[in-house]
Amino acid sequence: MVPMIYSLYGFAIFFFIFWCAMWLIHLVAIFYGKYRLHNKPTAIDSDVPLPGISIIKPLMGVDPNLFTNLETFFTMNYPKYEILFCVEDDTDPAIMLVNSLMEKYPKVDAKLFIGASLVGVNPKINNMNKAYDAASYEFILISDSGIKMKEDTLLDMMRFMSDKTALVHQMPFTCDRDGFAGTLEKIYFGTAQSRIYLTADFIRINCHTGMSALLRKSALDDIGGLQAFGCYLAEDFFMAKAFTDRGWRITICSQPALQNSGICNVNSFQARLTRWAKLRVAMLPLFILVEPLSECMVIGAGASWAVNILFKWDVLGFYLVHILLWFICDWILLSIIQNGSLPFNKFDFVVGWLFRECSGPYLFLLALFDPEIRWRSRIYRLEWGGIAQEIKPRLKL
Ligand SMILES: CCCCCCCC/C=C\CCCCCCCC(=O)N[C@@H](CO[C@@H]1OC[C@@H](O)[C@H](O)[C@H]1O)[C@H](O)/C=C/CCCCCCCCCCCCC
Ligand SMILES: O=c1ccn([C@@H]2O[C@H](COP(=O)(O)OP(=O)(O)O)[C@@H](O)[C@H]2O)c(=O)[nH]1
Repeated sequence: MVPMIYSLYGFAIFFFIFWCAMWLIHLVAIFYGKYRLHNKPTAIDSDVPLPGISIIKPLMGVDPNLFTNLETFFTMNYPKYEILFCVEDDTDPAIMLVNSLMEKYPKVDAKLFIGASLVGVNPKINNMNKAYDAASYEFILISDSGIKMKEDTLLDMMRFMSDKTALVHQMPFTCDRDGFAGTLEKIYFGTAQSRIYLTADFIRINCHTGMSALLRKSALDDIGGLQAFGCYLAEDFFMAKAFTDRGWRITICSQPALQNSGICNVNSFQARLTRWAKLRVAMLPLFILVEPLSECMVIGAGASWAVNILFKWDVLGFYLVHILLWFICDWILLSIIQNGSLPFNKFDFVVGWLFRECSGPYLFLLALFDPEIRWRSRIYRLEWGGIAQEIKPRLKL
C-alpha cells in the first residue's frame, strides 16, 4: 500500500513540475519573442562590403502562389546574390515558371539546374546538390519553395551571422491566408511551435527547421557538405547538430519565415505535421513522452489531477483556469510574432485554437502508430536515430 501511495505522489509531483516548466516556457517565449523578433536592422556600415549569398531554391511542382513567392527573390535589397533554382525532373512545370521569371529580371543573376544527383535518400538534398557544388559565394541560403521574402530579409539574416555563427535560420511562420486552414496554420506556427522554437533558441538548444536557413559554406564543407546529410530526412536538424558539436553558434534572425504555399488545406497541413512528428520521434525518442505532455489539454489534465492529490484543489476549476491562461498566453505570443493586425477576428482565433489544441495530441498518436513517411512523391521508413530508407519507388504524381 505504501509504495502505491509513494508512486501516486511521485506521479503527481512529476506532473506538477512539468506543468510549472511549461509556464516557464510560455513566459520565456513571450519575453524573448518581444525582445528578439521584428527589430529593425541597425544602419548597415557601407564601408564593409556585405558578403555574397548563393540562394538555393529546390523546386518540385507548382502551386498557385509559386510565381509570386519566387518573384520576391528577384526584388530583394541585397548587393550581391545569385539564385540557383533546382528541379529534379525535366518535365516539371516549375521550369517554365522559373524561365519566365529569369526573362522578366535579366539583371538578376539566376541559374536553373535540372536533374538530381543521387547522394542519399533525401530528395531535397539530391535536388540541391548540383547547385551547391556550383555556388559562387561564401554563404548559402537554403530556401524552400513555399517561402516568400521581404525586401530586407537577407540583410536581416546576415546581420546575425557573426564570426562564431555558422547558421542563421528563420523561425517558421506563415503569410496571411484566407480560410480556416490559413487561420489554423498561423495559430499553430505562432503558438505551439514558436513557443518551443523561441525557448529552444533562447537556451541554445538545436531546433533548426531548414525551410529558410543561411549557412556558412566553409563550415558546411568542413562537415562534408550537403551530401553528408543525404541519409537523413531531417537534414536540417543533423546539419545544425554537426555545427554545434564543433562549437559553432546557430541562431534565429529577427524575421519569422513567411510560408506562403498556394496549397493550404487542413488535410495537407495535418499530414505535414504528422510527418514532422515522425521525424522528431525517430531522432529524439524522448519526444514520445514530452511532446504529448507539452500539449495544453494533456498537461492541464495531468496537473489538475496532481493538484487535487497534492493540495486538494478542485479539478474542474483548475483545468478551466489553466486552459484560459494558456489561451491568453498564446494570443499574446501570436500577436508578438504577427507584429501587426491579425487576418482573423477573436472568434476565429477561439475556434482555430480549440481545434488545434484538441487535434494536436490525436495527430501525434497517429504519427506514433504509422511508421511510414510519405513526402511528396516518395515513401520512407525511419530507423531510430533518424536514418531514412526509401521503401517504395517514386510515384509519378
Ligand atoms: C519540460 C520540458 C518540456 C519540453 C517540451 C518539448 C516539447 C516539444 C513539443 C513540440 C516540438 C516543436 C518542435 C519545434 C520545431 C520542429 C519542427 C519540425 O519538426 N521540423 C522538422 C521537419 O522540418 C522539415 O524537414 C524537412 C526539410 O527538408 C524541411 O525543409 C524542413 O522544414 C525538422 O526536421 C526538425 C527540426 C528540429 C526538431 C528538434 C526540436 C527540438 C526542440 C527541443 C525543445 C526543447 C525546449 C526547451 C525545453 C526546456
Ligand atoms: O522530393 C522532394 C521533396 C521536397 N523537395 C523540396 O524540399 C522543400 C521542402 O519540401 P516540402 O515543402 O514538401 O517540405 P515540408 O516543409 O513540408 O517538410 C521544397 O522546396 C521542395 O521543393 C524536393 O526538392 N524534392
